[in-house]
Amino acid sequence: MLFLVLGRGKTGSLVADVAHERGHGVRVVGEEENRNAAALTGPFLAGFDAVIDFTTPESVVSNMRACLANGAHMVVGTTGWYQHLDDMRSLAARRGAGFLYGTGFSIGVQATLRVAKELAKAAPHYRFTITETHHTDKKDAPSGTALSLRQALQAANPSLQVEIVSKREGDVAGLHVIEAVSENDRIELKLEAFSRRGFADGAVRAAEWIVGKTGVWEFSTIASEL
Ligand SMILES: NC(=O)C1=CN([C@@H]2O[C@H](COP(=O)(O)OP(=O)(O)OC[C@H]3O[C@@H](n4cnc5c(N)ncnc54)[C@H](OP(=O)(O)O)[C@@H]3O)[C@@H](O)[C@H]2O)C=CC1
Ligand SMILES: O=C(O)C1=N[C@H](C(=O)O)C[C@H](O)C1
Repeated sequence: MLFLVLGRGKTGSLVADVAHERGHGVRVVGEEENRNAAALTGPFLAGFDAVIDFTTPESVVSNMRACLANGAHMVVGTTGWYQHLDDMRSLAARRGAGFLYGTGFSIGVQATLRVAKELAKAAPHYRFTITETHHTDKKDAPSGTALSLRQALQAANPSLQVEIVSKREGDVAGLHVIEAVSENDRIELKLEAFSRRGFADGAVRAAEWIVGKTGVWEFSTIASEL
């Protein structure tokens, strides 16, 4: 398959490496060549099986508009743009695009989401806090994964109040800690990404999955199929 990767940053460049390793052709486009989605014309996009976006909360919105309006197959790993989610979902549906988005593409994040739901049911009267720590260049806070974890906890137990604390330190690839505290004890669920490799692997598998499909999916709903 031939993939277009948007973003030459920490994650985008690793996604390109993983795609190569899995036998795909890859073209990477960075900010310089694609300001305001200038590179993403219909004829250019028609040459790719799928587009994978790891850019910024600002750039990803123009990228999604261009790709989805052209009916492309697109995987969006970029976080911090979810106020536009309804618009993007309806654009994708109107134009017959294939649109897959999500916050944490690793197996670790997906497993933690499942365990978090069980914890929310098993400890309904505990006070919950999510602490997320990431590198100092991260543009969005809270992390997309922290928001997904809170959503998972509250889906399992709608009465839970969940505080999110964001920390920015060094080059941390991703640390999420869920704490549940009662008067008697404290439960901790900790997910530490050793590198961005798990995210890149999930993104490439998601791109392989979406080729030829029309519709809109949140990553967690299809992760078990990858
Ligand atoms: N869903 C998941 O599993 C994960 C999500 N993320 C998310 O992915 C995003 C990127 O993270 P990260 O790689 O750390 O960020 P970086 O800052 O390292 O990379 C972002 C890159 O985006 C590029 N860029 C900016 N505007 C455009 C544009 N218009 N077209 C093409 N490229 C553009 C820049 O490229 P250039 O260098 O050419 O200027 C920059 O290098 C963040 O939102 C992060 O939260 C990160 C990891 C996992
Ligand atoms: O910006 C990052 O680095 C990461 N962002 C994603 C998020 O916001 O959830 C996933 C991962 O934690 C790394």
